[in-house]
Amino acid sequence: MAMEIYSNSASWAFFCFAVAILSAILLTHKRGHNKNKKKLPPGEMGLPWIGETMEFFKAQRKNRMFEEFVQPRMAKYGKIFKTRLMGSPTIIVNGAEANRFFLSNEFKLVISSWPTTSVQLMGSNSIMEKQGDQHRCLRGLIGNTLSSAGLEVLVSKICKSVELHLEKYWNNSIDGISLYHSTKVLTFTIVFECLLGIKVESGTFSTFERILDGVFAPPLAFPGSRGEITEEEVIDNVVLLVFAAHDTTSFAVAMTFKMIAQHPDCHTLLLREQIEIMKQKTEGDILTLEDARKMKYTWQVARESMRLFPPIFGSFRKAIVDIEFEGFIIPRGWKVLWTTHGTHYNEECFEDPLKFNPSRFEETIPPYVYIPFGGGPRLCAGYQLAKLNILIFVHYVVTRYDWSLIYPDEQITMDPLPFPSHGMPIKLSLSLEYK
Ligand code: HEM
Repeated sequence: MAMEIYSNSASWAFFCFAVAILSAILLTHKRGHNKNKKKLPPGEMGLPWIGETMEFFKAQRKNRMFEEFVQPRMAKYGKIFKTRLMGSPTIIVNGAEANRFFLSNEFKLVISSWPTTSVQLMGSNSIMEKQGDQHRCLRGLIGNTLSSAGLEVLVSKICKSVELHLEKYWNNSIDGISLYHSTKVLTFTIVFECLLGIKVESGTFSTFERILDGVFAPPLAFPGSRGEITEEEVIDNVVLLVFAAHDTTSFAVAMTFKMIAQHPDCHTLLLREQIEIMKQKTEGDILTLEDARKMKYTWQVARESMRLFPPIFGSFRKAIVDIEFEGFIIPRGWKVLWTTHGTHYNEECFEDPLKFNPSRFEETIPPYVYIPFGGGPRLCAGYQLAKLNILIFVHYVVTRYDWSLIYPDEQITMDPLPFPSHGMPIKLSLSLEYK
């Protein structure tokens, strides 16, 4: 009996010892395994295919994508989180370091990724679809027109377009005018006539507007919808590049005027700068590139307006290899969405970020913090054109007209780019000095 007890407790001790050793081996193995295994960023993938698409679009419609979609998830998961949008597993990244990493690694780790509908309409020959050398070549073509030699000519062309536009649409509009729609027509004309050298015929604008409606349409294959896009339309839509210009610039102009209207001190300073420039001119003179360079405060106002109201929320990339970033893995084929708001609205990047303060641009802003025009190899190709368009338009309007917003608190809608929901109507009259 004693023998039996002894033998049982010996086996029991041996068993416990074996279990302890085995657990230790397994634990060490597991730790080592976890060490090598990188994890996906935290976040919710939601239902298959749909994921969090509905929440994303709902926030987008209200122009509260950052506040209602991104920010609550950042609070829960951090600056980098995963989700699923329109069928694609997606990582949303925020912050200067993420912007630098993903934007500067275009073609090496990621490529730009547009909705299928945009690609169908723009065709595979548009710059957005080109990679590497072909992309560089196309950018070179645009770059030539926007080189400093080209810019001088561009300034005089833009001035003429603006003057003609104001004479045609503004001078007789005593009942007021929609600032947003008017600048859309103007920027459209500027891009076609001043950049591409193509005369805009009546009706061209509305045709392009109609086509643009399809560019960001949700990628749903409605029966028969493919057949509606003719070959001719697809070819024509290579020019859809131009649309990279027209909604964005018009929104930037509209928000600049909104900010000027809401900040009288800023209006005074800006007007002073523009009148100084005007005083140096004799009748019939147009602006020069040198004049545009003197518009330092006006450009600060426009930049600050684009910080608070970036015309582009961010854009999608696709990982072409497995990417490691900040301890997370982003698998090949997944999408990455970088955002402007992630830095523009971050108090670590901009002190008191919700305050409109153009003079913050007197200081140098670190790279990849202020990114309304993107960055890296896909930095906006039309940056110079957009800048001149905004400055010249502001110059003519503030020096020639007395104007005020009809709806000072007009809502902004997004579909998918932001726009003032009533088209920003303004009251206007020729200013006394100009009469
Ligand atoms: C305020 C006005 C504008 C803003 C805020 C803006 C913003 C942007 C942004 C953020 C990108 C990068 C998109 C990405 O990384 O996926 C971009 C690209 C581009 N923009 Fe602009 N843009 C403006 C005006 C213009 C104008 C006037 C043109 C006229 C030609 C233009 C042509 C382009 C082109 C061609 C690209 C693609 C560049 C490439 O893929 O290499 N943009 N723009």
